Amino acid sequence: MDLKNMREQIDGIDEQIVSLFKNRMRIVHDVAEYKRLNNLPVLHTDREQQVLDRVAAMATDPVTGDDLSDYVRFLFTTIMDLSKTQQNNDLTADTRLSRTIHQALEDGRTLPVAPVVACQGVDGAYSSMAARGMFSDGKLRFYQDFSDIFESVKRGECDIGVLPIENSTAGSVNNVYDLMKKYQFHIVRGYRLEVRHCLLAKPGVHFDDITDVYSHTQAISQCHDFLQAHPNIRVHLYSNTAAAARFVSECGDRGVAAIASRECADIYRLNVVLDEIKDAKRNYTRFIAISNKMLITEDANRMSVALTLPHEAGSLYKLITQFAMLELNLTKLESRPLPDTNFEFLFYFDFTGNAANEHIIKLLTRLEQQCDYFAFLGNYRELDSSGAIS
Ligand SMILES: C=C(O[C@@H]1C=C(C(=O)O)C=C[C@H]1O)C(=O)O
Repeated sequence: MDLKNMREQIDGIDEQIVSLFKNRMRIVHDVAEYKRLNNLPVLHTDREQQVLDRVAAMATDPVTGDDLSDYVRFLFTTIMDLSKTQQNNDLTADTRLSRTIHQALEDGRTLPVAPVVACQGVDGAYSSMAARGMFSDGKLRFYQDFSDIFESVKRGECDIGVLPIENSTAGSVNNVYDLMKKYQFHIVRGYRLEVRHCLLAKPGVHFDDITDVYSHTQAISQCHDFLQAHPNIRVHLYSNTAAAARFVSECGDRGVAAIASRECADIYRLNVVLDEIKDAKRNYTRFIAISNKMLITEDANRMSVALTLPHEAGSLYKLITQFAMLELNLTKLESRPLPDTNFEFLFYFDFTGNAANEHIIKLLTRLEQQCDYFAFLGNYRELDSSGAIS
């Protein structure tokens, strides 16, 4: 057996496959044109079934017993997916989404100057640090709940809303993901903040004096090992890390402490009793800035979409293939159960890319046509707390 010779044979066969594939796709172009003239949908499920049954039958050899029918079914499923992708590209009409994206690309592509920025919690909270990192000229306005942030942007009370969406230790902020379905908004910036949790107490208080610690549930879960190593300290949940710091500064009991940022120590005149008490060496939280206007800055390199997929074998795979074909890197996939359904999910995808690429606009338009629910959440740049672009 000669490997070189075998590979030459494979090369020869590949040439035939490519040549036949090109012929097939040429005819598929004509089919798309026929469908456009006769107003027919791209997908024809019965025809696909016939194609699959026919080619699968050809892939079994009654004499040798060789059976490649499963492989051939898979191969032709992929070939027909590509055929539909091409037809959809041929037929992609001028939709409202593609017009809105083109408009956003033509409009002035800069973020608002000196915007009013909605943040959850109180000053010193990580959201406020992210807000200042993204909008150094912004005027911060604080709200109690994440839903208030969406509301304030919707009502036009604030130009921008800042929300945490993911932490590298504790995972996604599910509340925020669930609220995203309820509101219409556009992501205009992303920010990755390095989170450093400190133990803060009143001046003069030593570590051994501390009996109770207050903080937000996420911060507590990120400091789990530290708290477990000190079981005599009672743990209390608080609405927000900075609010916990403020509570400690106002509380008469000197045995209380808060887990919050170093910035909170300055704002609420507390001392840093212990620096860096989180478990993981590096801990980041990702934030998004939302607006009710689609705004795509020139440096945008990340996209977010939300969609539902049919309950069918391979539907997620087929979707991801479409991203892969455009060499778009998926950076996050989150799924959240849809209320009042039988385990149906809403998927959130983040991927790399800039909407100035016409192929991406076509992909988005296609997804909008294919999915029962589809929302283009935005195309934006993600910065990190060092000021660098990630
Ligand atoms: C080419 C067609 O469009 C689609 C693609 C098919 C294919 O590539 O074979 C088959 C059925 C349709 O879902 C067609 O309708 O024949």
